[in-house]
Amino acid sequence: MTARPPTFPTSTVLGYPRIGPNRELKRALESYWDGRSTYQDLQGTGRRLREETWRRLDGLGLGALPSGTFSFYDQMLDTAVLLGAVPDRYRGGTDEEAYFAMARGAEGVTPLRMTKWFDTNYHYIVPEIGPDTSFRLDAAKPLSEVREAREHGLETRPVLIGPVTFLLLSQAAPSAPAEFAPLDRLADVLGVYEELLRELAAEGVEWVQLDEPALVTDRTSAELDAVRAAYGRLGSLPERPALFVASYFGDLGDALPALAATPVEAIGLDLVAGGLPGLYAATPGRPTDEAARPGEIPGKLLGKLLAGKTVVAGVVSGRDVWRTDQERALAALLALRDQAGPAAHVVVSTSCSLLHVPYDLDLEPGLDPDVRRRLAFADQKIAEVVELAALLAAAPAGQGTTPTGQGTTPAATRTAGPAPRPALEHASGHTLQPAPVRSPYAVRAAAQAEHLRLPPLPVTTIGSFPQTGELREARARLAAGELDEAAYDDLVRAEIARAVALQEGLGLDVLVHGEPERNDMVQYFAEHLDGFAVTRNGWVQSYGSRCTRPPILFGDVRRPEPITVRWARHAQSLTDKPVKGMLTGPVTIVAWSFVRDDIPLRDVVFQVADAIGDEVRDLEAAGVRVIQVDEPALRELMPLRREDQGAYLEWAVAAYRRATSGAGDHTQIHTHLCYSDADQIVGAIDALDADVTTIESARSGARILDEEAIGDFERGLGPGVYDIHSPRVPSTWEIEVALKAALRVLPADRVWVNPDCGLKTRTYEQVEAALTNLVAAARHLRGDQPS
Ligand SMILES: Nc1nc2c(c(=O)[nH]1)N[C@@H](CNc1ccc(C(=O)N[C@@H](CCC(=O)N[C@@H](CCC(=O)N[C@@H](CCC(=O)O)C(=O)O)C(=O)O)C(=O)O)cc1)CN2
Ligand code: MET
Ligand SMILES: [Zn+2]
Repeated sequence: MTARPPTFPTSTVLGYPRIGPNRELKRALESYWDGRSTYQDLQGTGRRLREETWRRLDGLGLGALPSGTFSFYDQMLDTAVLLGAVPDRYRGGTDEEAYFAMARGAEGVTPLRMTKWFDTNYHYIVPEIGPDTSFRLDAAKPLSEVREAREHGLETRPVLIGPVTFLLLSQAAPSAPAEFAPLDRLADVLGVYEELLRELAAEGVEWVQLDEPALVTDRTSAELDAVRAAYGRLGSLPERPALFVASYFGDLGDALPALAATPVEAIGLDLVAGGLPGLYAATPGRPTDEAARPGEIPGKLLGKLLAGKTVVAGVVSGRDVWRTDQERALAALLALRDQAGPAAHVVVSTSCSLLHVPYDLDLEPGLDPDVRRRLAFADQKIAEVVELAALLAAAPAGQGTTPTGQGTTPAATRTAGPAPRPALEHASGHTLQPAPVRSPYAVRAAAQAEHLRLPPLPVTTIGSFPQTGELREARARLAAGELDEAAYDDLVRAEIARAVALQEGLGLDVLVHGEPERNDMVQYFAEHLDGFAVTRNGWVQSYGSRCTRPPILFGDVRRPEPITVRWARHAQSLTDKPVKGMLTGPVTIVAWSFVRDDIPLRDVVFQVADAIGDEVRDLEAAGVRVIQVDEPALRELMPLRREDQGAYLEWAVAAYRRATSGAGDHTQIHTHLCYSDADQIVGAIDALDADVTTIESARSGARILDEEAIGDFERGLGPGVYDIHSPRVPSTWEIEVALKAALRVLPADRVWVNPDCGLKTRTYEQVEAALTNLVAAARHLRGDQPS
């Protein structure tokens, strides 16, 4: 920058949802993918959604509007395209064909890996970078969005993934030598960012936001050097917009001084999940009066670090649906403004993008008014940001007190409105009773072998079968009162019979009922447990066109009556083969809900564990021989900083065992994890003490099967051999290759044959073809004659 940086308006948000208030983008994408509409139609929907978003944010009075937060699939994938990092195997067709082939696979090519975005339920596409990836700027998307907004008379700030996070979250191309890391390509990537910044400057763009959330996780000193180098270099470009580097999901720790020493004009801090010591530490599980942790910056130094910078203060949570305690947020802003000193400029913002919350509470008229009073969705949060900015501007300097714990509002009363919460059962010590202990695995394995009589390499699935349009429509009609309970139940029973008959016919060994009664594996349980509220339209994007409506856990959790037993009974009555009881685990139910923040997360999870434990006992009593308790979010809820991870894994595992340890030796407990980098938590998976674990591995190169990762894992393991997130049907040969890899590290009586996740997003046609090949591969490897 040559001249003084432009002033950053006093309020902004880091990002906004893009799926559409009524999931318009979801429908447009799926119709385009199915060939029911054209790419031009899809682009039209995109344009309309972007226009609506900008007008809405502007109408709410927000100071600075972001652009580029829209995506047809994912922002990491968009960044790969921006940098020209499209692997050769996806090229050859049109740009959009390449884009969606990377996201979803296409004829003859598997998609890029997809994995969890930090500790959220959003999933990103993992770019592939090799030593000879040739980077080349393709600035069409950021430029056209800036121009588009101008057509509506609005100036925007392009939002991009920063170069360091982009490379840290990318994977090495398969052909890269073992010692190669994508970050090795930083210098080349920076060249492309420089070119982009020049183009944006030429376009008249004043500010650019570069997201660097990877800096809130543990970083080596070499990586911090990369941060200094990257922003030193971008900062010294003569012709460029002002740079705003955003961090979120935690605190920057050592990365803050590194970043602050570079010429970037603005730094974004997440004061909800991270915070500065004594300022604002209201993240669930973190006491408000907690002292600074190692690596955190004592308040006094802040002024030096931030002198002359704009500080974008994320005080309104982008991760939960609670209203912000205005008094407390304002106190944090005032303290920050005083500590940062007169030479800094404080901007009010959300803690992260609003991508992770639903659009608008006004679309949710049916919520219990007592719960509703305490809620804020994206648009309400924007109003809070705008209001806080006005309050901050009106407050004279020197008002900032550094809260030390005394005088801060306890989290329980943080959310506005009269919100007395139910008496806390955990306070009575109820949830702290020790869980029963199961017999050693070897004893159980023998009892189960006797009870179940399964062949080697047993074939099973993860639980859900295709969710047909007919079922969804019936559920919608049931909710609207157009269909009665009995007719709906008949439909579900018929669908269960269909799934069971299909599995019997194909020759699977352990069957499932197919989960047709569930709208979602978390929401369904929330609907049947006390203490949760659910929404009609509170959709949040999970990946691509897929969304969930995270339930709102606001009170104490209890299971008033059995939830799944009648469906399990029905399914088992149709076959002699064992049918798995199917439950969602306590960690996952909590991870994929918006949860109360007035008691420690651990206590919330334990309450849910006890409710699921009741269901396990009832299923067993109903004669169910195999019970699966899914924990796909076990890895996701793990704290981002290593120092916090051990304690988390300990209580997460304890919660799982509370839920499952009531089962007798002869009952086989299964668990399932997906998109979880399972290889990183093999110890915890082992400690879950499930008899069988099925995991995602089709799309992550089966890393868990490395001799080193698997270590002395003692129990049954089903490495997913069919990537269900792609419409592709795997061949028998491919499946055999994957199984042989498992058989190199595990004995045949402990290897299971299964897809890598539930089949609900697939069609019956795809599923039938894939399961046929799965059974054929298992039989071939068992040495059976093909039937
Ligand atoms: N909560 C959660 N998180 C998860 C997963 C998961 O399964 N659940 N899986 C992993 C991957 N993420 C996923 C997230 C969503 C979906 C998914 O399939 N979602 C469905 C919606 C599921 C649902 O809630 N369905 C409801 C509502 C269906 C619906 O759209 N109804 C129509 C009306 C009915 C009609 O006429 O079609 C409407 O509301 O407009 C139901 O079946 O009842 C979708 O986006 O399409 C899959 C994977 C990780 N995180
Ligand atoms: C995201 S894990 C999904 C597990 C669930 N039992 C299913 O098959 O859909
Ligand atoms: Zn799964």
